Amino acid sequence: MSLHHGKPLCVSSIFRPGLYDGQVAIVTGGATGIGKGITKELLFLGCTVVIASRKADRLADGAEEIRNWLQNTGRQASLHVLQCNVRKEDEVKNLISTTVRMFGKLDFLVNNGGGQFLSSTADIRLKGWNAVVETNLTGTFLLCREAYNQWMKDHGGVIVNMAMDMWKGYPFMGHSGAARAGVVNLTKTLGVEWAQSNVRVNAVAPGSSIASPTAAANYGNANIFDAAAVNIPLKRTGTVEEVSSAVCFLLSPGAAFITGETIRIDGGQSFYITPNFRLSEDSKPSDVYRWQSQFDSDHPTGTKSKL
Ligand SMILES: CCCCCCCCCCC/C=C/C(=O)SCCNC(=O)CCNC(=O)[C@H](O)C(C)(C)COP(=O)(O)OP(=O)(O)OC[C@H]1O[C@@H](n2cnc3c(N)ncnc32)[C@H](O)[C@@H]1OP(=O)(O)O
Ligand SMILES: NC(=O)C1=CN([C@@H]2O[C@H](COP(=O)(O)OP(=O)(O)OC[C@H]3O[C@@H](n4cnc5c(N)ncnc54)[C@H](OP(=O)(O)O)[C@@H]3O)[C@@H](O)[C@H]2O)C=CC1
Repeated sequence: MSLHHGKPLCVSSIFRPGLYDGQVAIVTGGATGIGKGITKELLFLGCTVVIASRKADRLADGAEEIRNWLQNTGRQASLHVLQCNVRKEDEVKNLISTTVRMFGKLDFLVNNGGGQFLSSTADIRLKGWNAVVETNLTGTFLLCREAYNQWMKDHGGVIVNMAMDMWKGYPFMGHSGAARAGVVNLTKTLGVEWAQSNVRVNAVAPGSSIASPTAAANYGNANIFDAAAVNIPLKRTGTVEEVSSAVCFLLSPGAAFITGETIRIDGGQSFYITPNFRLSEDSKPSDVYRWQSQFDSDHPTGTKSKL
């Protein structure tokens, strides 16, 4: 359930029932947050979905919750779980080959799994930089490459990648901003290179505003996303369903002539202000590097970096 103009809005999908009957999708990070929303909507529309991420307990808990939810909508779930760290090439190869072996094909790949930690760029250690770039950029590349080489090259398919609101740079998330800018560029390249195989490749770029318990836990503050609302022209945070509906559109025949594109899902924020940070009121030209969070609590606990 979501809130729309303060009112509860019950939406299972705006797309027609059965739209994805007989189709097979992989959703990385599909057991939590945005990925869970995408998985639910695809299942609701008849798709077989494989969710994949690093943590077996998260996958099992997420799958149970999703199955219960779907049962309440009166639909049958074809939901499957495979462990995969997208940073590991052998695990990515195995995810694609196992899916194709089990279901005989792979129509859709949603590269949702990813993340980062907050840190001033000067304080990021090489291991941390590599972890974030490998998770978000290299992992996306590996999954796209394997999906294409193992199946989509000869049969077509649709890929949706995950970017973020890094259009004006991303203070305190320099590693992820750089990696996601790479994802946007890779999306354009693959959209062109793979068009000959009828493989469309697009991306979505949510604003820094899609709340879920798992996403918030990463920053040690349950309310961190609420702070974003003041600088969003639509004056509210977004929902996982609002990301999912864009992903489902890009996967659908309604987007058959769209490839290489990245859709912003951010209530207009990226056209307005750099995400989450603004210069302090008293900053002088000489201290432009001193940033102040617009959010009045202390920096989140659970981060090892100094902000
Ligand atoms: C001041 C107020 C600020 C307000 C700002 C608001 C911000 C809102 C954000 C909104 C936009 C974005 C939203 C999202 O993306 S939500 C999704 C959130 N979910 C995740 O990020 C989950 C996935 N993330 C991770 O798993 C990790 O972040 C990571 C990608 C780094 C992978 O972690 P893993 O544990 O697997 O990595 P390794 O053990 O291999 O090594 C990690 C090295 O990385 C460095 N590191 C990791 N965490 C931190 C940290 N918290 N602070 C500093 N450095 C960190 C470190 O070097 C690790 O190695 P060592 O431990 O050996 O030093
Ligand atoms: N929430 C927001 O406002 C925004 C989110 N995003 C991006 O959207 C995506 C989903 O985030 P969200 O749902 O909000 O947050 P979550 O923290 O709930 O989701 C992150 C998911 O990624 C999975 N994951 C992380 N690292 C790996 C890995 N190495 N291999 C496989 N799976 C991995 C996690 O599962 P596990 O731990 O089991 O591996 C988890 O399911 C992420 O890429 C995020 O960065 C982008 C912009 C804004």
